[in-house]
Amino acid sequence: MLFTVGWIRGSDWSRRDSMDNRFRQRLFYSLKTDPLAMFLLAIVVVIIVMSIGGAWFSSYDPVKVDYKQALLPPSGDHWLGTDNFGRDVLSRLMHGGVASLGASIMAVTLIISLSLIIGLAAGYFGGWVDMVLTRLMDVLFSFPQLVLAIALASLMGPGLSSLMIAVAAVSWPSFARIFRSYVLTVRNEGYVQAAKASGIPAWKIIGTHVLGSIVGPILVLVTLDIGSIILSIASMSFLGLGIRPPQPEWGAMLNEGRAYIEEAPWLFLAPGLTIFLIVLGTNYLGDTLKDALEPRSLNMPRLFRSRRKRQRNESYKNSTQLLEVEGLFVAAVEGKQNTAKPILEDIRLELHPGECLGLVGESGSGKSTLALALMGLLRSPLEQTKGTIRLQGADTKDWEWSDWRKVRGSRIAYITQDPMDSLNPVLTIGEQLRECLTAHKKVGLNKAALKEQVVKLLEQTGLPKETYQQYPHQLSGGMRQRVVIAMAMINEPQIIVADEPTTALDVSTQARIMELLADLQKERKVAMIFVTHDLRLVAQIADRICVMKKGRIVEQGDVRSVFTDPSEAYTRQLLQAIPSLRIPSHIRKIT
Ligand SMILES: Nc1ncnc2c1ncn2[C@@H]1O[C@H](COP(=O)(O)OP(=O)(O)OP(=O)(O)O)[C@@H](O)[C@H]1O
Repeated sequence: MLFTVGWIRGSDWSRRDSMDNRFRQRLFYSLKTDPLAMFLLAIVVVIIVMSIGGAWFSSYDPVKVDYKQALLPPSGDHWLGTDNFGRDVLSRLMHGGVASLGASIMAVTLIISLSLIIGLAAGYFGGWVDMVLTRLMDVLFSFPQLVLAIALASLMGPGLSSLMIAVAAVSWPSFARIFRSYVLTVRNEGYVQAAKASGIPAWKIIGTHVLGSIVGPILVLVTLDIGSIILSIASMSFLGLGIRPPQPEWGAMLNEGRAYIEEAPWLFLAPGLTIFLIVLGTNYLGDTLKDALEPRSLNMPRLFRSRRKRQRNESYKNSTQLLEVEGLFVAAVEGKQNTAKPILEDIRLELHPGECLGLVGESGSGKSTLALALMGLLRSPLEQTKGTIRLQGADTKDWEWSDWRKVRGSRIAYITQDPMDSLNPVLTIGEQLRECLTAHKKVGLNKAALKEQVVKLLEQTGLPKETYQQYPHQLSGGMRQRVVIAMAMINEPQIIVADEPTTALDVSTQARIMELLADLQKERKVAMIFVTHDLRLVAQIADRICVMKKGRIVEQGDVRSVFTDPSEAYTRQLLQAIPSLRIPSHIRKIT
């Protein structure tokens, strides 16, 4: 437990807006909806305030000996009793808090500063700098940390400063290794490459682009691990390496109380419980902070989170429409005043079994936002402000993440624009498809049966069975998109939302993927929402069409009538914008 470092997914942190207003709102929401977090926050605040204000709150001298008052049990005069020297335990606890918490905060500051400098340098510069620094970390890792810290503290002599230095000296490598891995991820991001290409000096790139992206995880690590640092300081003080007596410190008080555990248990319990509560509080609050930085987890059920009783409509009916959207409004809620910028307005559409609905419109018209809303994947600051989305008759208004999780993949599946976004580079295609399958069908399938099912589907999507063993980077763009289509089809959903599935492909691959989608859709009688800005693709695949402009559906109808007799000027403009295949005369002459 000593000197451990919390684990956080690196990719989730590379967001520049992690400390903005939205983060504060999410943090406030997390605290508000989690009574245990509020309770522990209150306890942590009380302990800190009592420690800082010990001199004002307590009328007893924490070091003055009075044998006549020795070992008095808790009473109105001495709320937590007295120790073997007749000193008030509460007063010692409050004064000891300054030493314990102060030393822990100083140690964390030292650890973070050191590990940041080393982690940033190793991750950003790579090469020999990285090699030397990581070898140094490896050497330090090869020693048992507590033993090394005790040895260092003993060498420096007892006292809080040597304790802090010893704890920092053995703890920084775990943090530096995590920071290095964040930096390795961020270093290859497009914006860092762009900054390098613009000739910005390395120190400036590290200070703004790299550090700015990892400030979130640093904060969470600090909150999560301050508890274990407090414990380390207390444990070493307990061993007599900390503050010199008679000055109070929690770990030292615990050690002193040990001898009287039967006679005067309050001597042991008071510092023990204080350490327990502060460690529990900081750990739990660190977790809450992590949730606030990771908005997806807010929708997930959490221990002790108060849940409003909701009337959830999960009953799927034999509705004639698979999907019905009525008066849907989506807005981007941002800023201190929570101003709502409308993104989608009064969207009404329906999807019948087996049909293909084309969703077209210029860039920024709201197609992808609508597709995400249909999957329950809207993320802050985007919010559904009004309207209903009914999935096979079930109203999704009050659905939580877990409700959506059950239907995603099994009833409604999603195909993204860029197949690389959907595929994990370190897992084989077979593993990824098996994972999708087992997410919804947990019983009755052994590994061989799963493989057989996956290989069959790969072949149906025009991929050789060897693809099962291959990694995404070993496939062409078209093959990857076929895998993503197989992934969407694997649990036989009734609806597929395909968001510009051919955008990242060349024209001939695009045509083959379109054929595959059309064939699978007809064979499996799946209904599809096909999002695109390319009207030619819609003409090829869709039965009906919705034309979007500035967040609204401006025209809706069957493909033939919209193409031959558009009622909206905007649709006419889109149709006129379809490029013709006429070859310019000067090129014709050459050819
Ligand atoms: N997270 C967000 N925060 C604020 N505004 C957003 C966010 N996501 C999208 N928008 C805005 O919503 C509008 C619609 O964007 P959307 O991506 O849905 O358009 P689109 O039609 O899919 O465009 P494209 O074809 O280029 O992908 C845009 O004006 C965009 O700026």
